[in-house]
Amino acid sequence: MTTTTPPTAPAVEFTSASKTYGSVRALDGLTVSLHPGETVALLGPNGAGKSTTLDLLLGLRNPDAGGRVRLFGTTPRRAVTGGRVGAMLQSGGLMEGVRVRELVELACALHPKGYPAERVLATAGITELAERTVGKLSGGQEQRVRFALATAGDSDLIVLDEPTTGMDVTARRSFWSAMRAQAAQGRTVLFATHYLEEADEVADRVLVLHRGRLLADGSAAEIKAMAGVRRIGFTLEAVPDGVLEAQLRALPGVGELHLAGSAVRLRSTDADATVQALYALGLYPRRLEVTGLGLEEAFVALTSRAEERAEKTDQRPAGQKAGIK
Ligand SMILES: Nc1ncnc2c1ncn2[C@@H]1O[C@H](COP(=O)(O)OP(=O)(O)OP(=O)(O)O)[C@@H](O)[C@H]1O
Repeated sequence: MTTTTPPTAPAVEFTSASKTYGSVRALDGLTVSLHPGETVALLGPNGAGKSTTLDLLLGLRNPDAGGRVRLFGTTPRRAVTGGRVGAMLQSGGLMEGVRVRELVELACALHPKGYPAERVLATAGITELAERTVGKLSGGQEQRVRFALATAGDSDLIVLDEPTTGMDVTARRSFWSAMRAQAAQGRTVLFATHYLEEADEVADRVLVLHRGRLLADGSAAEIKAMAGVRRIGFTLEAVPDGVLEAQLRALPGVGELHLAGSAVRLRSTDADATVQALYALGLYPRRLEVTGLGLEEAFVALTSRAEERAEKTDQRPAGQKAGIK
């Protein structure tokens, strides 16, 4: 069998892709490649351009002139009609009057490399919903059916827009374990989410969009480090009031500071310097802990900093390929 796709083609490739709606620049020169087998989380505040990115990727919209989107070395339209992509979007209603089994059977029949419906129902963990009418499902059950439709065939790329919205904790867990199984088979998984703990747990790579631009690109650990802020906690033996707080606030790198009796919690952009200066002042901290930010805090730190910069200059933050942009 011959193929026109080079074996090394990225699963997804955006090159200077922009999308403008009237005066709104929803996506602004996105250049990024995703590789086969990667599980990638797409994060960003409301309106950052996540859904627009997925729309372009699926060929539902075209990028503005000058930009390009390719999937497996071909156009999104061709990749989608060739069955290489399975998608689970927020928008678009499901056929309400049919049974879940009928809907899944239809998706399997339409997929160029469709699986047997029973297998798809089992993989998505919805065998027990098979005879239910689609219109009578709860929000979380409907999401699981959408997931089944996205995995109805042997696709190489699975695209999910906020897949776990409305799911309870158990459904979420089983959803992500099914998703991990998909990734373990070498598929590329791209999901947009507002649940940062899911991105932290599941994704090999995290992309942060802000005002249509790629603000950060790296592993969750790298994104946390990019925020450049660490938490420091300790207790002090004798706490003279007033003076102490002023001294702590004056330590190098210190941002937020909380004092509760002898317990001190603060954030620092230079934890080493903060701790050294603390000792130099003769304030000997006990139970000293220095920890990184969680992904959610790092995300908030990065995006609010970018927002401040953008507001100050009335421009969007400058972009680069990797790291903070
Ligand atoms: N069809 C459209 N017409 C006009 N403006 C649009 C259209 N679609 C999106 N936008 C605008 O483009 C920007 C990016 O929207 P998009 O939906 O891609 O963001 P998002 O990151 O998915 O947001 P959310 O997290 O709220 O879903 C927003 O300012 C939005 O209002």
